[in-house]
Amino acid sequence: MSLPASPATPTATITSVVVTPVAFADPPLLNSVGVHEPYALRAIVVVHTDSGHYGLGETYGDEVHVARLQRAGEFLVGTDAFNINRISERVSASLAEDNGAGGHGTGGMVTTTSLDDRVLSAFDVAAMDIQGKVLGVPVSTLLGGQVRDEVEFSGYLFYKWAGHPGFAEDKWGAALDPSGIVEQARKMVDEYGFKALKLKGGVFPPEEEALAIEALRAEFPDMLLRIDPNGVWTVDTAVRIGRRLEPILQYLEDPCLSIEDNAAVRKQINLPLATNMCVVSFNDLPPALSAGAVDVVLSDHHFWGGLNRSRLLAGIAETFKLRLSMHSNSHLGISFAAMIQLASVTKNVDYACDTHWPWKLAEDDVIVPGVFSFEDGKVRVPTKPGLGVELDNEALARMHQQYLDAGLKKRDDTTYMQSIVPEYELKTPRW
Ligand SMILES: O=C([O-])[C@@H](O)[C@@H](O)[C@H](O)[C@@H](O)C(=O)[O-]
Ligand SMILES: [Mg+2]
Repeated sequence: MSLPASPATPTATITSVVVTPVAFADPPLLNSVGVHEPYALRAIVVVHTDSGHYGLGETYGDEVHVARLQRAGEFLVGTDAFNINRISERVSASLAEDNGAGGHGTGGMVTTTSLDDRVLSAFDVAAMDIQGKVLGVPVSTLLGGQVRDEVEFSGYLFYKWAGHPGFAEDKWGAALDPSGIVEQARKMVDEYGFKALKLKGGVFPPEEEALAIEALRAEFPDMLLRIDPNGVWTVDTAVRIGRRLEPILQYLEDPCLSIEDNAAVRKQINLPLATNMCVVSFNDLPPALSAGAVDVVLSDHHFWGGLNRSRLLAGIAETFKLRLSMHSNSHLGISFAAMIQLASVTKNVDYACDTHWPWKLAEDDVIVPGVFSFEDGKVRVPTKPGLGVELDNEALARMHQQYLDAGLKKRDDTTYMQSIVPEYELKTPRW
C-alpha cells in the first residue's frame, strides 16, 4: 500500500515590512523613574508575504527602536516566514554595525536587554502569526499546544495623580496613599475580577508602601499580593520591608537592582524574589542562578526575542527550577494576544501574569475590537488562526496621527516628571 503524497512544504516569502509608530492615552502612573507621559508609544509591525497573508507584531515605539525595526524589515524581504532561524540571522545582520545605544523603550528602567532579541521579537511574533494563518491554526498550536485555555492576569496597581496637568481627570482618580490604592484596587477587582494584585512601588518611602500592602491585605483577605519597587531599595531596606511583608506577599519583585544585592536580600528573607530587571537576557541566567538571586523570572517576549526564544527561556527555567511569571509595559492588543498565546502553552508560567491592559482606553487600539474579555481575572485564549487578532487599518492611521500630534520621540518618564516637579532627581538606590 502506498502512502498518500505529502503536502508541499508551506512557505510564505516576505515581500515587505511596514513599521508604524503609534501613540495612545496613558494616565499619570508614578514609578521609580518619574511618571508616565500623557501618551504611551508603540510600534506596529506588519509583515506582508507572497501567500497573501500578513503577520502582526507590536513593540516599543522609541524613535531609535523604530529605525532599527525599519532597517531589519528591509533585511527580511525575500525570507521565508516559516524559517525563524533565518529571520533571526537576518535581523542580527541588520544590527551588525549598530552601537546598541538607546531604543530600550522602558524609560530607562530596563537597559541591559539583548539588542538582537529586542529587535527580533516583533518579527518572530509576526512570522508566527503568518504561519498560523497559512496553516489555519492558532499560534498556540505551533508553539506546542495549549496547556490552558484561559490565562490569568494580576491587577496592576499604581500610585497616580488624578490626571495629567492640563488634562481632565481620568476615571481612576488619584492614588497617593494606602486608602487611594485600596480604592483603586476595589475598582479594578470589581471590573476585572483579579485574584492577584501587584503594587508598583519605588515611589514613596518604603514604610508607606508597606502600609499600602497591609491595607490591601485588610481589604482583600484572600488576594495574592506583590510589590515591585524597581530596584530602588538598599539591601538593608529590602530585608527590613521583606521581613515585615513575608507573611503577606506572594513574591517580592526587584527590591534591589543588581544580582549581587538581590542575592544578599534573598539569603535573609523567607520570600520568593522575582525579577524583570536583573535577569533580562540569556547571559544573566548563569550568574543569577549561581548567586541564588531569584526564584521567579518575569518573562517578557518583547525583550527575550519573541515567542520561540521565550519558550527556550521556559525550558531553561524548568531545568533549573526557576518559576516564571510575565512582565508587562504599556501595550496594545497585538502584544496582549502574543502574551496570551505564549502563556497558554507555557506550563511553568503559573503565576497570574502582569498586564497594563486596564490602564488603556478601550477605543485606543489598532486591532478590530471585541477579542478579549476578563472573567475572574482570566482571559480566554483566542483560537482563530495566528494570533487571533486582525488589524484595523483606520484605527492604525488614527493612532499614528495621534503619535505625530503628541510629538514624543521616546518614553521618558523622568524628563516629564521634572517638567512638573523641577526638583525631582533620579536616584538608585533611593531608600
Ligand atoms: O509602566 C511602568 O511604569 C512600569 O514600572 C514598567 O515600566 C516596568 O517595566 C514594569 O512594569 C515592571 O514590572 O518593572
Ligand atoms: Mg518589575
